[in-house]
Amino acid sequence: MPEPFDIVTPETIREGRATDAYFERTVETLDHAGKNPHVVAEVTADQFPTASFEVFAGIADAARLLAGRSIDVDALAEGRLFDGGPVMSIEGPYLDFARLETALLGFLSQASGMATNALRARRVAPDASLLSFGARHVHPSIAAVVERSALLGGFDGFSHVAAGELLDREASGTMPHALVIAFGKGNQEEAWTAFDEAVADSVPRITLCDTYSDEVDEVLRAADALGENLDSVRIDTTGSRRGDIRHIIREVRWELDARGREDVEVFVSGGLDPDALRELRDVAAGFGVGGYVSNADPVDFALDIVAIDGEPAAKRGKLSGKKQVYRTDDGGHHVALADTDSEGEPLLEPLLRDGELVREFDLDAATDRARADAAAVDFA
Ligand SMILES: O=P(O)(O)OC[C@H]1O[C@H](OP(=O)(O)OP(=O)(O)O)[C@H](O)[C@@H]1O
Repeated sequence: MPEPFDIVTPETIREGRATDAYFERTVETLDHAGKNPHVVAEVTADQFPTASFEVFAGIADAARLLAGRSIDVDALAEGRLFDGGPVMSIEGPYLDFARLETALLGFLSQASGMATNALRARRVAPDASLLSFGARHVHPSIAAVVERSALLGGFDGFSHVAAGELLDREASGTMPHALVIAFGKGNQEEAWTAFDEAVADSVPRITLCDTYSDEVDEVLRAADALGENLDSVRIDTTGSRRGDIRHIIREVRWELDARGREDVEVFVSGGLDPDALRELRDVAAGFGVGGYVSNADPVDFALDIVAIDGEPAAKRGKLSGKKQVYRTDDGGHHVALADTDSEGEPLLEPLLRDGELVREFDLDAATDRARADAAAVDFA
């Protein structure tokens, strides 16, 4: 039997054992006291709208966690932008979901942070091809969360193979420096040509052109070696050699064009964030973005009880009572008690009814929603 990895299993999460110890003690104590109040609990990052928007993600996993319990759950649609007020509300006997809080917040917090940064990158480079390269920066058990969040934010694809299997999308990518080095220094042509011969016709021929020598030199050698087969070149110049990367990319573009190779696209990777994308978006066709998405700060969600046995109740600093969040036609948001009339489109929609899932998930629709919301509100 191989040694297990330090990974909490899906079964453990589903059973509610992926929890903080104090929830186990809470359950023990309430059981001991014969109490199981009917509560409303809400997930929020900010009590009031802040006009600083983030993308709601992780909801599909959250629904899988909460399903099958005697609870009703309302939540924002996946991909919706929010800036305050509840993103989810859970109603039912507290003991049915008390021990799920830790995993629930984890599902929502990290995915929402990553999807938010992915959308920021997409907004800065609306016409570029964007691939997610950040799986290497996170624990492998959450690679699919990274890639799904990147897609949700508007990325075109991602590099992680197993995530592709889970998400039913094919992983894409270029070639690593390791491949070029494996053919020996000075033999870049051999590496590029062997790649061209070896991989399926459907794989784009994108040669990595920065391993041993000047980028322009390697790009022109790749164009010679692969001829018409060459689709793109990837420039991943290491940080210590970057200098003026925009100038380098423009020079690569110029020299390709000067040889009639306008068809060869330039793809850039390595430490890219929105500032770098802004600087390069008019001179490169595509980008590989890793850490900016995968290492995004999680959204600071909390779960709080806001009503107990039909009466408003909350800890100080939190607003009591079951709420609804509304968006008005001008992109404004406001929060109001759920049982009052209010202007605008209500954003919290049914997710579970008595533990049954009453919503379908469609990642493309969620992406469209995020991009449309970002255009409608002041998202930066
Ligand atoms: O910097 P990030 O945005 O997080 O992007 C992730 C990585 O993707 C590229 O690596 P590459 O595929 O070139 O790796 P290699 O040097 O191992 O071949 C880039 O140089 C980063 O190390």
